[in-house]
Amino acid sequence: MPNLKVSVIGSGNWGSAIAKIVAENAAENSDIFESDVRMWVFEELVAGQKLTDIINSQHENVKYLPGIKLPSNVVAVPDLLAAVQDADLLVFNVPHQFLPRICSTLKGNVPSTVRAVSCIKGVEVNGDGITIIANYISNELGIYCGALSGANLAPEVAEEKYSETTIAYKVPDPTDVIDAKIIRTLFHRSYFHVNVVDDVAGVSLCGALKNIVALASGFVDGMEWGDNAKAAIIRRGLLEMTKFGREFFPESNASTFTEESCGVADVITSCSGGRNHKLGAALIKTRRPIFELEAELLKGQKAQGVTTAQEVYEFLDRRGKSREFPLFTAVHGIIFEGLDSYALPRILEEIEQKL
Ligand SMILES: NC(=O)c1ccc[n+]([C@@H]2O[C@H](COP(=O)([O-])OP(=O)(O)OC[C@H]3O[C@@H](n4cnc5c(N)ncnc54)[C@H](O)[C@@H]3O)[C@@H](O)[C@H]2O)c1
Ligand SMILES: O=P(O)(O)OC[C@H](O)CO
Repeated sequence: MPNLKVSVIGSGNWGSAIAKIVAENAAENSDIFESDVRMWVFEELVAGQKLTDIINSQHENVKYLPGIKLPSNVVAVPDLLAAVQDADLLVFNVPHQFLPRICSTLKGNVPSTVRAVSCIKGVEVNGDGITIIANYISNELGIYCGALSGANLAPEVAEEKYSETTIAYKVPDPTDVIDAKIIRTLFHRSYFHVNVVDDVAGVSLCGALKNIVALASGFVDGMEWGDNAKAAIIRRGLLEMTKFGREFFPESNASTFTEESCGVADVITSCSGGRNHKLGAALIKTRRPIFELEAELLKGQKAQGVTTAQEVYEFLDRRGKSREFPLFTAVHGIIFEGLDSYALPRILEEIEQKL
């Protein structure tokens, strides 16, 4: 069995937590993987020191995952091409707005035999087209890409508190050394339970769309409407997510949304303790501009629901479908158009007939 080389592209809150998992498994499975796991870091100075130097000397990402020791076989690399050189498997884990630039650097520098897994929760919207991130990576780089998504708040996973995740991986070529079993070996830990499925579209969409629902649940908490109202948002949000999959990605399975960690479970966790939920609540309480709040509350981390709400709304609007997705449309309206959040109950009244 060859020593497979794994590189993680991204080193934020989730990027660092996933690098920790992958490095733990690479070290324990030396018959399959090379022990060192390179992690591409978008270089920046933290208290006058390069973040890569801090990670490689202190084994901690002090800015994006403070208080968590990373295994010493996580090697921070500031140069993107050096980070992926000779890699067999790439794990993409960056806020999705940074991906086009990353892919344009990688284009032509990654052999087609390389395999990838995207841990990114977002979509790529272009004109009236929408692409899941795994397919965007595949199209840009000419390599197969699966998707990992689940009820996975990074700080809890990094502290090794129990969680489940869903990986969609469909071996593209029967002669591939990297199969679903190897993918599971790379990600599964006793505290991080992996279920492998083959619904790449469903897993990817769940991760992207739940962030919009999490913002809506934040609005509900910001308004102090209580837990019953929040449960209603969760239920209707999940139905709207499933409808979106059915309508625009008919190859996705409804059961991925309702039965997998990436679906119902991620909606629940994101609507409780996620960054999008926190930002949604702060928006209602303060009425301050969303990007100003994001910078202040999240200290460099990103709430992907904001860009996703905008992208999904633009996509729906261009297709003349925004009225058929009232919750997604309302979230966009409340963030970007000053729609009064008191309009939400009225909008929810209408949802019932449209789902
Ligand atoms: N944090 C979580 O709990 C969590 C859990 C599951 C999935 N996700 C998803 O994982 C993905 C990555 O999120 P994250 O939490 O690791 O990131 P993050 O929100 O912590 O974002 C910060 C990262 O973006 C990088 N960055 C900033 N400017 C950049 C630029 N111009 N180019 C490239 N990189 C730049 C920073 O260096 C840092 O690594 C997202 O799609 C997110 O939705 C996050
Ligand atoms: O903190 P959020 O809102 O980006 O959510 C994090 C994860 O996606 C939860 O699974």
